[in-house]
Amino acid sequence: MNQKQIAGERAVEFIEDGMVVGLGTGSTVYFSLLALGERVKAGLQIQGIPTSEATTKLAKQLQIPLTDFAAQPVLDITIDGADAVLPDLSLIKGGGGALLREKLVASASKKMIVVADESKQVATFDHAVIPIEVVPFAWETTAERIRQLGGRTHLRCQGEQVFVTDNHNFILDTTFAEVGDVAALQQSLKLLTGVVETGLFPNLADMVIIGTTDGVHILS
Ligand SMILES: O=C[C@H](O)[C@H](O)[C@H](O)COP(=O)(O)O
Repeated sequence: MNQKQIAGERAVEFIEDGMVVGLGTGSTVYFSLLALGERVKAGLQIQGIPTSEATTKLAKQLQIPLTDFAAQPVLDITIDGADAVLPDLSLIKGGGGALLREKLVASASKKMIVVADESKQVATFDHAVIPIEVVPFAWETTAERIRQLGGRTHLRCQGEQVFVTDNHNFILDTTFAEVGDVAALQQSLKLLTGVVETGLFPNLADMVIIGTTDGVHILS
C-alpha cells in the first residue's frame, strides 16, 4: 500500500457518526474520501463540507452527503493534505490551488487532521514554495509588494494559461530565502492589499498522519 493511501485511510478512523467533516483536497485526501465513501455506504451518518470544486465532484460521485457553512458554521473535524510540514505542525498548503477554501474550512473546525507521505516532512520553510492567492486586478503590483518583503514570486500557469483558482484568483508561487517566524510572515503577507490568502498554515493542524513504508507515524 502506498504512503498516501495508508495516511489517508487512517485519518478516516477519527470520523464518528453525526460529525460535520471538512473534506480537503489533493492526492492524499483522495484516499480518505474513498474510505469515507465506503463508511458512508456502510451506514455512517456525516455531512461533508468540501474545500474545492474537485473535492465536491468526487464527494458527490462517492455519495458522501454534503452541507455548507450557512447550515453548519462549525465543523467537528477536517482532513486535509499538505505540501510541507514542520515539526511544530506548521504547514504549507495550496500546491493544488485550494488554499483559501482549505483555510476557511480548517479554521472553522474543532480539529484538523493532516495526511501526508514522508516526503512532506521538512526542517524549514526556507526556499520552499509558498502559494499566495492574489486578486487578478493589479497582480503585478501585489507581486512587487511581496518581493519587497523578500519573496521571489512566480505567477502560476497551467500550460500557456494563467492558473485560476476556484475563487477566480491567481496564485503567486513564492519562495523566501529565510522564512523565520511562520506566523509573522503570514501576518505580513496578509497585510498587503491584493493578497487574499497564503498557503502558510501556522497553528491550525492538531494532528499530522505521515504514511511511511513501516506504517503510519502520528505527530500531534
Ligand atoms: O491545494 C491543494 C492542497 O493544499 C493539497 O492538500 C496539498 O497540495 C497536498 O496535496 P497532495 O496530497 O496531493 O500532495
